[in-house]
Parts: sequence; C-alpha cells; structure tokens
Amino acid sequence: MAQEEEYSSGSDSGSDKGTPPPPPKIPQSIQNWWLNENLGSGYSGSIFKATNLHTHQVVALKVQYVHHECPTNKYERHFYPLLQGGVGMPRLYAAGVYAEWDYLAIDLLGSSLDSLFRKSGKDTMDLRSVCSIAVQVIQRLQFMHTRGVLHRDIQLGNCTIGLPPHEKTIYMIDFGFSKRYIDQYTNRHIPDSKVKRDFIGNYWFSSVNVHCRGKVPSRRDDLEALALMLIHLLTPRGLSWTRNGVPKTSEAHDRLKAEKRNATAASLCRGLPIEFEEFLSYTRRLKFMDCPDYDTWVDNFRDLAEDSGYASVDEFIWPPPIPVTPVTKTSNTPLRARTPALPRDEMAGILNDLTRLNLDAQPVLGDRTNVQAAVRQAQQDVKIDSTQQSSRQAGAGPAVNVLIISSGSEGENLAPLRYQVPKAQRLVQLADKASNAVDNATLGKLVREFVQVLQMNSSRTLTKDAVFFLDVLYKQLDDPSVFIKPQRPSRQQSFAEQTPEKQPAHVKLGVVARLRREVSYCPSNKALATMVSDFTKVTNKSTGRTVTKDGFTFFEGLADRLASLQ
Ligand SMILES: Nc1ncnc2c1ncn2[C@@H]1O[C@H](COP(=O)(O)OP(=O)(O)OP(=O)(O)O)[C@@H](O)[C@H]1O
Repeated sequence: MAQEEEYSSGSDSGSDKGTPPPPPKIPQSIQNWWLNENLGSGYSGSIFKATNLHTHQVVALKVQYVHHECPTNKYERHFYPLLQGGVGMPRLYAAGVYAEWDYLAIDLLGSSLDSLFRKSGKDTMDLRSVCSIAVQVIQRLQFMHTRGVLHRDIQLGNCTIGLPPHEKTIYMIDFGFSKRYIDQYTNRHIPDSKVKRDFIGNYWFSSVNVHCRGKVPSRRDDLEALALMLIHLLTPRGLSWTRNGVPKTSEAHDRLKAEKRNATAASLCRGLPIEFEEFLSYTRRLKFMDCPDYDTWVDNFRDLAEDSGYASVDEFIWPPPIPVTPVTKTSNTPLRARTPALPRDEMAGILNDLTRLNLDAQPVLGDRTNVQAAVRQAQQDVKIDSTQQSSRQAGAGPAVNVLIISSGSEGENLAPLRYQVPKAQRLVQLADKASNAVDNATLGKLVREFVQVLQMNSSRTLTKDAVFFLDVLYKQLDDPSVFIKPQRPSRQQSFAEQTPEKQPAHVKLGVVARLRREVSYCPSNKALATMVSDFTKVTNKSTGRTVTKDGFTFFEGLADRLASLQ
C-alpha cells in the first residue's frame, strides 16, 4: 500500500513509548533468498524481487523489520494459506523470520493499478478498464469472502496485474489488514457491536460505516470501498476528499470524514453510468451480515461494458484497446467535467416540451387493436434501415447510432461481422430479424446464430439484449398472428424481468436440464414458446445469468426442432 494512502489508528503504535529506533539496513540475502531490485515500499516494509539461491526461483519477497510498530507480515502470512488456489490470489512459497526480518515469498506480479493509472497521465480511466476492474475485483472479493476473509484495504495500490502470460488478470495483494469474518471455531459470522472501533483501512476508499462511524467491518464494506474506488477512477481529479492529500492533523481528518459521510451516491456519480450509483447505493443498503449478490454485479458491469461497445471485459487490457465501434451512449461516457449533466431548469424545460408532444396516434407495444398498423410500421422500419445500410455502404456517411438490418441470408456473414459489430448490437439485429421472420426454418437459423453470438467472447451472460431476442422469439412462437414488433430493450422492459426475485443456481440447472431433454419432442410452436419463456425466466432469476452448457444444448435442440416443426 502506498504510505500516503494508508492510515491505521488501530495498531498499537509506539508513539507513547517514544519513537522506536530506526530499523537496521536490510541485508543482501534473507534465508535462501537473494534480494534484487526494490519493487515498492509500504508503511511497514519493502518488497524486493528475489531469487532462491538453490532453485533460482524468482519471487517477490516482502520484508519487514520484526520490531516494526505495525507488524503486518506477522498477520498476513496466516491469510495466504486460506486464499491459495483462487484466481488472482498470489501464491505463497515461503514465510518466516530470519534474524530481525520477517519475510513472505510470494508470486512476482506486475504493476499496481495505481501505478498504471498515474503513468497514463489521464484525468480519468476509460470505462472499459473500469468495468473490467469492477468485474475482476468483485470476483476476487467473492472468492476471499467464501474463504471467510475480508480484505479491508481495497485501493488501487493493492490491485496489481500479473506478469505475462497473466497480465490480463488482476491480483489482490496486501492482506496485512485482512480479517476473518467467519469465526474459525464456531463457523459463524462475527457479531456486530455498538462499541466504536479504532479505524483500520485507508483514507480514500474505506466505507463510511467503518471510516466515519467506527463500525465493525463486514463483506459490505469491502464492496463499498470498491465502489468508491471505481467512482474515483471515473471522476476527473478523483473523489473530492482525496484531492488535498493525506490529512496531517486530526481536524483535517475530521473534515475529510465529514465530507465522505455527506457525499451521497447520487452526488458522487452525477454524469456517470447509472450502474455506479446503483452499485454504491446497493453496498450501502446491505446489512451487516448480508451476503452481497456478487454475480449480479459482475453481470451488470459486463452488460454496461457490452452496451457501451466493449468486448471481453473479463480481461483487463492495458493500455486500453480502442473500441471496435464508436461508443454511442454519451450518458455512459465518463467525461463529467467536460460534459456536465444538464442544469435542473434546462431539464425541466425539456420535460415540459416532451409532455406537449402528441404521441396519441403511435402504435403501442402490446396494443392488439393496432396490429395491422404496427406490422406495417415494422416493415417500413426495416425498409428504411436497409436503405440506410446500402447508402452507408456506398460511402454516404458514418454508421453511428443506426441499427443495421443485414440484408444477406441468415448467418452467412457471421465471421467477418464478429470482429466488427459488438455483441449487444448483433443481438438487437437478430431480434429484429426474428421479428420479421415468417417461418420456422428462419427462426431456427436465427436461434443458431444467437448461440454463436452468445459465444463470441468469454462472457456467457444472458445480457439484456439476449433477453430481448428471446422475448421476440417467444412472441413469434406463441402467437405470430398478434405479434407486434417490440421496442428496443431497455433496463425496465422485458417479459422475463417482471418477477425479479432470485432463485438459487440449482433451480436453474434443474429447469435447463429438463428443457434440454424435452425440446427435441416438443409438439408445437406454442409449447416451444413456453420453453423459451421458462429458460429466460429461470436464467434471469438465478444467481448468475450465465448460459450453461445445457443452456446452449437446449438452443441447439430448439433450432433443430424448429427446422422439423414446419
Ligand atoms: N507480489 C508483488 N509483485 C510485484 N510487486 C509487488 C508485489 N507485492 C507488492 N508489490 C509492490 O509493492 C508495493 C507495496 O506492496 P504492499 O502494499 O504489499 O506492501 P506493504 O508494506 O504492505 O504496504 P503498506 O505497509 O503500505 O500496506 C505495491 O504497491 C506494489 O507496487
């Protein structure tokens, strides 16, 4: 941890015993390790690249003077065994005390996020990288928490990338402040307490409850710290209370705490994608013993990245790649200082204008009295989109913000498109094609294409756009005679999202396995529609919206069945 970002009034410091003598010079070798260059120094020790004198293995050696006032190595070494085997958890090779030096030999890793961000010289970090950090760090915390451990010091300096070939993986380091929240003897969650505790953590990102109210930390606080860290990265000049540096006096520290305590999620996230405000509010709503819904938040940040035109966000890629297509959602562009949110009175004016618009004659989704008109309108839309596509192909202007309906036969140009059009956009295109399909054979081909698009990158999440496609498919199969072309997906609208209560993963697995078995002898389109609906609901409601292997087999079976059910 960077010393300037660290504060611990919880340690039994030697201040009232007089200043401790300065530590002696660190020797050239410790136990079997030859110390090479210094990789970084924290408040309580230094990290060296080190080589084993016998095996020549190269590690990071974390060295600390045994009499240091904050002897974190002594605690940290007990957490590594609990965390071994997890993705993004450094391996521990050796630990011990040699002469006056407490050492830990761990995986040698790459740069910290703090150092990468500083070196970039940018005001804010790009949205893709921030989503990637969100996805990976939530997963790391989920792993640590399942092992009964809280990190308690989430900050950029404690997240590093690996060395090649693991440079796209974010590692958690520095478990010096970590703590078990599951009592190892009773196997129960530690109790809350009304007694105000000394603060252990860091000034910038420790949660309001822990930092400002002296509460006992639990899982929610690790996530709140992460939320603050993400918002910091997207905010020009960072969170306001980080701008004056480390408080030097207790009055300055009190001011910092007051500022942190008074900052609402809405005020911190103005101009940022809504997911960040929702995430911070969610972490602050959690109760002391609540288990956070890690999977849903991983999905939400994946969706946000995909919706913004970024693929494979599970991988942290640095420097950030240029998006495959221009990012079209300005509301998702983290340029708060340069594109401020609308002033209140201007917004009121726009809303008033909107209310004066006469929308009465428009066909309404699901209004079956307007079927004929809506279908005509839908066909008209397709013609317009196709015309726009051909004029664009003839060099008539940029493709930004226009939905393209492929005029080629279904699936034939998948490979080239795969690298040009983001997944979200492809799914919406497929939904549009499905809405215009007039026979089962076409729908079957579209289902096959849907499977390929879902498998385009490492994420197998049933995104909002994938649900949109299934929604269209459901409506076509259920009763095409009353089918009306649906609107584009929004965060609020989907047939599968109206009942949001969660179900455990095993329920999903059971239902999907049944669907996979039964689809090949399903008697009618209507019955297939019910299956599509069952699949979507159970997947959307389970903890983790990942499409499983059984799920993909179900869709392949569905495509086959559509081909034979004419
Ligand atoms: N395994 C590693 N491989 C490469 N560099 C590392 C490794 N671990 C730590 N570092 C570097 O050393 C810096 C300090 O590491 P760390 O935070 O673990 O030390 P610390 O002494 O516990 O810090 P503090 O006392 O401030 O908490 C990190 O920010 C990172 O740059």
